Amino acid sequence: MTATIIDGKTIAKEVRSELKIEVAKLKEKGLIPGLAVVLVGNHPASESYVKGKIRASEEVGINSRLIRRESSISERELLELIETLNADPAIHGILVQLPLPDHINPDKVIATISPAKDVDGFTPVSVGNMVIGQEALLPCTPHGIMHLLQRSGVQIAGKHAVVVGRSNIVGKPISLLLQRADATVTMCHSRTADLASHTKQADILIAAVGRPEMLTAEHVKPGAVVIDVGVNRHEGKLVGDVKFDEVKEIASAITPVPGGVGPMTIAMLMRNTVEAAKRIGK
Ligand SMILES: NC(=O)C1=CN([C@@H]2O[C@H](COP(=O)(O)OP(=O)(O)OC[C@H]3O[C@@H](n4cnc5c(N)ncnc54)[C@H](OP(=O)(O)O)[C@@H]3O)[C@@H](O)[C@H]2O)C=CC1
Ligand SMILES: Nc1nc(=O)c2c([nH]1)NC[C@@H]1CN(c3ccc(C(=O)N[C@@H](CCC(=O)O)C(=O)O)cc3)C=[N+]21
Repeated sequence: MTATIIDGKTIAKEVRSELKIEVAKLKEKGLIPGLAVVLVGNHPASESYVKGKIRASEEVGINSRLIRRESSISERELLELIETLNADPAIHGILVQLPLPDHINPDKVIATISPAKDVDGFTPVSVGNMVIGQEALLPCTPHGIMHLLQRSGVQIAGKHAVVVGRSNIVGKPISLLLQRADATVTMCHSRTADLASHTKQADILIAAVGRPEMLTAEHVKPGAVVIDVGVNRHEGKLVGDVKFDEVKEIASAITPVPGGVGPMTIAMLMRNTVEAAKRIGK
């Protein structure tokens, strides 16, 4: 049996169309959601992701502002820029594209973003609220994955979810959201002994490793739902963390790369920006 392909590109488009209608209504009331995207240096992958974010903002009707700074910017200057954006009433969302140059401490930069404008859901306040189940802007990639699962009709409650990767931006928060949706969750990482023995038990397998096509058919239980978060440039093309051609033959559903989780991440950023604008108001 070949797996159903979970079409993130199409689902993300639906989310953006819904948001476009919502933004038009907010505009009638005089509220225009504003997003500031801060890009330090000219990391090629970041350039491409940032372009996607600006394009999506235009489509939805969000006022986006791309703020570029040289990689030589000091940490203090960057923190000052964020303070200025925190105080700017036209800006409801602030995103600082990662990674940052080595001389800048990303934790310090993130912690300076006002939690009300934290559309990435990365600040300690947002993370804390998410952990204790209080209202918070959720990090975009895990939020997007939950949407994909829900809109594809995947049952989560009572299922065994295995997450490979434990980063702050993907692995850790998706584990938490799945657990909150009543899955039983196993978290794996680079020190996990016998990875396949864990992943083979997954009803829902989340791959967030950053290693091209690392997870193969040998890691997957027949009938599993496989979500591939990886975006790796490998031998001139874009591939996930999952060996797609092989795994699609045994999984019941799978996300492709590109066209799976990536577009959903951007759609959730749009959603968080609209949400932040509504909460902050005019
Ligand atoms: N589609 C999207 O919207 C997004 C895609 N991504 C992509 O997702 C992938 C992961 O990103 P991110 O979480 O930021 O990456 P990180 O590098 O921050 O984290 C990778 C995680 O994978 C674990 N890991 C590394 N090697 C192995 C291994 N051999 N076996 C098991 N676990 C391993 C690491 O373990 P340890 O903690 O022990 O080091 C770590 O927890 C990347 O390809 C990235 O480009 C990221 C964000 C958004
Ligand atoms: N502050 C911050 N917030 C982030 O959300 C953030 C970040 N920094 N740094 C890097 C990661 C990575 N990330 C992606 C977003 C979209 C795609 C995406 O749309 N990918 C397309 C392909 C894009 C292409 O062709 O290059 C797809 O999978 O179909 C991928 C990766 C967000 N990140």
